[in-house]
Amino acid sequence: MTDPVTAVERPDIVRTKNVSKRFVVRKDNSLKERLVTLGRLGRRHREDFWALRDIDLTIRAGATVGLIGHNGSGKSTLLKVLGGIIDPTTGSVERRGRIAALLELGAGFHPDLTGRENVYLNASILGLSRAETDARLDDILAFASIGEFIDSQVKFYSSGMYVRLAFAVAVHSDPDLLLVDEVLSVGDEAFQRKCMDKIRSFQEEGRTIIVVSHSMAQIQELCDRVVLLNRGEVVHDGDPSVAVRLFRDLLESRRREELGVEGRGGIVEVSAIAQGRQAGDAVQPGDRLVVRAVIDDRSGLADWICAVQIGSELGQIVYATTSKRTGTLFGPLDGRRTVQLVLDDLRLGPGKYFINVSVMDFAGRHLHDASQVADFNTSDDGLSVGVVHSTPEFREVP
Ligand SMILES: Nc1ncnc2c1ncn2[C@@H]1O[C@H](COP(=O)(O)OP(=O)(O)OP(=O)(O)O)[C@@H](O)[C@H]1O
Repeated sequence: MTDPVTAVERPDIVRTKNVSKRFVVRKDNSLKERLVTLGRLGRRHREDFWALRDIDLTIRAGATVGLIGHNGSGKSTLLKVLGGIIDPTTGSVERRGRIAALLELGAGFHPDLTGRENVYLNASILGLSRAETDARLDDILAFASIGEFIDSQVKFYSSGMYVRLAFAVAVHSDPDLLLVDEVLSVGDEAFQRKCMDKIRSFQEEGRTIIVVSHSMAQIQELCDRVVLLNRGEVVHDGDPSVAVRLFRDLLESRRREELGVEGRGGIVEVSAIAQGRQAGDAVQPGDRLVVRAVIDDRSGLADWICAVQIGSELGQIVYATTSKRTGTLFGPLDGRRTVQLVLDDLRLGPGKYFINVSVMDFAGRHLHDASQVADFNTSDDGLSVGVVHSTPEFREVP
């Protein structure tokens, strides 16, 4: 990338080639198993787990890169590998410049030392001399603004105070590359704003930032590039809004997958298709909508209720009914069952709608819930907005 202001080619600050990270996970996690295998921990009791696979990333100076993905997709591991906090199992990482990393809570500070002592310790780890830290101490304290707690041991800090101090030290250590793992969500709102402002001024100064966050709003606000990880692999690297959309799709398909493989059964499959139309076709006003739900449950429960809701994109319920209301009895739950709900003459306004399905017992206890498990679009004649369809006609009357 060429800097738009100086027209100078920006150097790469981090470059990874074929980076993979393996963890060895112990499989014998029950105490009994551990006692039985004590002293002869053979290979069969350990399992290799690849937290990262073949990661090739080149990050130019001045970029703000977001890392997103499911829990366990490898974001923190990648951040630590980029920062040199852990080594990859295979592949190489090259980096240049001074790095400051704000990792999970608890990393970096010594619990028995005071905040002030930790500032000096932490700053020296980040590469500052004592004199440099002396010179910045007032700024660090002002930024953290934790008052007299600076002279208490950090083990007595709240998580918010902890993050305030850690962030203050990191941003005052003059880093070329700042790594931030999910800590921005810990502080109170005022402090979060302060951090965001600081990150913005870092961006203006041309520093490089890599941030892990579960807040899609934060990611879209800050980043000019987003890397989406799935099971340790990069599935998208580029445009933030595309990454966020792909991530939401991934979350949704993962959720459905989990519903399907759930051991104790549940709502396996749901569709909502207008009669005479294909899946994916827009539903027209007056159509007959057929909602089908496949339920897998062998509990033998004699009386059960199926509930179906239609929700708008904003989560507002625009229609809901249950088999109890309609007086329908299905007989005992004894395996895979398919329930069909026919909604005659449905007239919904233009937009996207989601189906929620629940299975309940007659006491109203929810046995299975599947929210936003299917969706459909309705046609848009451009004449109105809102969740109700009607044909408008204006006319002047005497
Ligand atoms: N030290 C370790 N030993 C064994 N497994 C580990 C270790 N560190 C991480 N893992 C595993 O590697 C995988 C990736 O973990 P990582 O913390 O990078 O995920 P993440 O995307 O940051 O998740 P989250 O969103 O939950 O923070 C997880 O399955 C985790 O259990």
